[in-house]
Amino acid sequence: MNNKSTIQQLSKVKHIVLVLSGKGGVGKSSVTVQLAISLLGLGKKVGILDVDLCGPSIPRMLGLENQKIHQATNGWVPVFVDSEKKLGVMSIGFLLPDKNTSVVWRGPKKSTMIKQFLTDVYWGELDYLLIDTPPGTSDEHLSIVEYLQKWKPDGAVLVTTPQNISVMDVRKELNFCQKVSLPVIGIIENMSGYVCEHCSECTNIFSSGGGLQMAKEFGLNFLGAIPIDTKLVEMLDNTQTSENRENKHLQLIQNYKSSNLSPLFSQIAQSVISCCKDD
Ligand SMILES: Nc1ncnc2c1ncn2[C@@H]1O[C@H](COP(=O)(O)OP(=O)(O)OP(=O)(O)O)[C@@H](O)[C@H]1O
Ligand code: SF4
Repeated sequence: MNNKSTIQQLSKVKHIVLVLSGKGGVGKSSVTVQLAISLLGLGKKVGILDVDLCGPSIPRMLGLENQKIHQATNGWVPVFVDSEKKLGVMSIGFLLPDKNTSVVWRGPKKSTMIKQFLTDVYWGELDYLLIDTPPGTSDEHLSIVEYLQKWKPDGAVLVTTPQNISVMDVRKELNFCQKVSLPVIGIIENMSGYVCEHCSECTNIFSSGGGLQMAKEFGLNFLGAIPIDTKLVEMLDNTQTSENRENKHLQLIQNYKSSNLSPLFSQIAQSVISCCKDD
């Protein structure tokens, strides 16, 4: 296999972090978006590569549903969310004709598409490239790790929810990381309790502490517990708030930055930075 092209396109990317989850719907994409915005807030230049072929939700979360992929001489150009071009996004969703279409390709075609996303996007200089992967461990994950092999990603952030089933699934994810020698940067427990909007009391709707327990059990870094935030749901569901594209994105970034979860994600971003030390 020839990784030359991957290396060229990623040659100015300092750190590559994969975001993984054992099962769908645990908040992997929303964690990716919020982590990226927190890294941006810490002065980093960030890219999000959304290769979740089952449900590419990053464009919706950043109000980029109608964007198309543009080709330049160096390769595909990421869509920049902010006016300073410090947060770029490339998503499989940009290839789909509309937001209700899902990808029903078979294995080899999926692998080809993932390869193209890893090799054909020209990111330019980036501090962090966050890769939002499909849920579970599949051939697609193997393809991603294989194509990035020579590039040596810094590691994976595992996202789980407190329910045991999800923790069991992440355990499989952990085995996958060990098998393919992908370091685990740490675990995030998402939807960890619900903080009341009125009295700030945190109620554990599901069993709690699964992520922390698993981190301890496996000697891994626990990056943090993120509660359910109803404002986040509103924000993610109401991304069509403004007609003007640039304002819409700036407004969304502002909303994420001023959300209740922002301080928690800022701490997580700092932990990720310290795990991915510059050479
Ligand atoms: N901390 C949170 N508080 C409230 N809602 C959340 C939180 N995290 C995620 N959600 C909501 O849960 C839903 C699933 O989140 P998301 O799409 O990020 O999950 P995912 O793991 O990427 O899913 P998929 O399997 O489709 O890739 C979304 O509607 C999102 O708004
Ligand atoms: S947590 Fe407190 S304020 Fe919130 S609903 Fe319950 S009792 Fe009311």
